[in-house]
Amino acid sequence: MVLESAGSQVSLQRCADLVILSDTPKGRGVFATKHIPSRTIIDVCPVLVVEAEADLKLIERTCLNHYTYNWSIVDPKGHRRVVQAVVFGLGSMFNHSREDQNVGWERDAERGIITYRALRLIKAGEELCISYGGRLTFVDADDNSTTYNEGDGIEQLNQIQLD
Ligand SMILES: C[S@@+](CC[C@H](N)C(=O)[O-])C[C@H]1O[C@@H](n2cnc3c(N)ncnc32)[C@H](O)[C@@H]1O
Repeated sequence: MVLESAGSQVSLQRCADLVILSDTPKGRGVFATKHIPSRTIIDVCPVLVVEAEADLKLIERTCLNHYTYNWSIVDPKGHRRVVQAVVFGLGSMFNHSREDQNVGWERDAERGIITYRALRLIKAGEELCISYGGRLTFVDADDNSTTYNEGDGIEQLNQIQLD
């Protein structure tokens, strides 16, 4: 098939050397089956930006609340707002590591995608983790001293900080 509007295409790419393991201390997680060199693209994930207040309140009351990302937008009046984004693909499967995250992301708001890359060499058997930011709403399995933080309104809406 010949695609005519190549300018609006998003090339997809996912590292093949990955599995999802269940029953880890963090629930399901993404693990490397082979060494993954630094800077390797791990996944290119499309996002669904959720802006409507009614939808945001609904998300807050569902299990989706544990998966959405903060997403900063500028509304038609020029005001910056933080709304939520549902990230499809592995972007919703990465667990949090405060001190040893090995995956970073780059957000392309215009094209509605996030590209995840290896921040360093990831060894076979290692879990791929991102950082959710400083304030978590769950007990961090890596840190026995962390206590549950109910957060303020913003944090309760999401768990993953993009900015
Ligand atoms: C975006 S999901 C990640 C995938 C999730 N583990 C699953 O099984 O679907 C975020 C949830 O994973 C869990 N999680 C992520 N990082 C964690 C960590 N460092 N310690 C404990 N649980 C974690 C928390 O339950 C959190 O709400």
